[in-house]
Amino acid sequence: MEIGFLGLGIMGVGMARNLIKHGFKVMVWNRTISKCDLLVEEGALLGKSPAEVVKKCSITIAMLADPAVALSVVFDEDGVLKSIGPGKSYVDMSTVDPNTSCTIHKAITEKGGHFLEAPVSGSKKPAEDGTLIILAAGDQSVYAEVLPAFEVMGKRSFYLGEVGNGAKMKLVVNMIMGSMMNAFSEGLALTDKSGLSQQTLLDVLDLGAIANPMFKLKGPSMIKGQFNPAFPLKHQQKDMRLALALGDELSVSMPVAAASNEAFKKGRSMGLGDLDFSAVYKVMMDQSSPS
Ligand SMILES: NC(=O)C1=CN([C@@H]2O[C@H](COP(=O)(O)OP(=O)(O)OC[C@H]3O[C@@H](n4cnc5c(N)ncnc54)[C@H](OP(=O)(O)O)[C@@H]3O)[C@@H](O)[C@H]2O)C=CC1
Ligand SMILES: O=CCCC(=O)O
Repeated sequence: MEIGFLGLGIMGVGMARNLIKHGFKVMVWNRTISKCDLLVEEGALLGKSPAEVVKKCSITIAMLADPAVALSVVFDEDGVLKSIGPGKSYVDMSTVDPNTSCTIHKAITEKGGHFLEAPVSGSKKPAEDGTLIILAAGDQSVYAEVLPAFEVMGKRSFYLGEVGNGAKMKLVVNMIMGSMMNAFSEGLALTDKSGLSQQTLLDVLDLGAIANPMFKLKGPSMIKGQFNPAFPLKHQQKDMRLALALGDELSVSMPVAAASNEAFKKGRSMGLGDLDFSAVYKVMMDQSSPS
């Protein structure tokens, strides 16, 4: 199967590499073209633009930063829309809001193409290991067509019905995750200011009812002050903002998420946007410094 892949950031590079490793013929494109070099050495073909990739491939996958970028890669000059048409499928795996997904879906289907949204849960390591959780929605024939690719990128795929449902599920998951990270960071800050051992807190948490993979994975590096980006804080804040907009639209009160969004916004204003989202801990530590 010939697959196009647009967007070789933290996630895209691992996902596209898995496709190549499992024998798919892959054509890649990235705005910063140099990021394609390694994958080209590993067997990928290089596309000069999204339009060229879609022209050459029956299925094109995208893994892009945010709604504005997802829209521009489709609608701009030499974008996806230029080459999409009957017999061609577009699968957007970026985390965007349901309205963005619906806008892309409408434009693609109006030209006779097929669309599936498929955001993912899981971060850099699951992208590299092929153990993502895929939240697909849209054209069910595209889901069936792309399933062999999902099987090498992920450990489980869900088909959630109409376009928008994948985006909504993804935003709910990341809203919960972002709020948990805020509570965890406040706990670590309070432990430190109380003169207690943060490592002991991690050990206590890991034995009890709120033990979870995220605290276990992120805790040790957070207490060492290491925030190498797996999931950039700027993207977590984007997801919090989009989840809050969904809550606004549906009149769901979400004060915990709103407070967490403020902390991530503060993190961005402190220049932490490109660090891992666990760097929100620095916001708590900063706010609790004696004046
Ligand atoms: N990192 C994670 O743990 C996870 C991320 N996600 C989601 O997946 C998506 C990608 O995340 P991630 O790989 O971490 O993000 P990165 O920031 O590492 O990569 C973003 C990608 O978008 C491209 N891009 C940015 N701006 C533009 C533009 N103006 N025009 C064209 N391309 C552009 C980048 O290209 P360039 O290289 O040129 O900058 C890059 O390919 C996001 O929606 C994120 O929320 C979902 C699950 C987990
Ligand atoms: O969108 C990013 C999710 C990161 C994760 O699930 O660990």
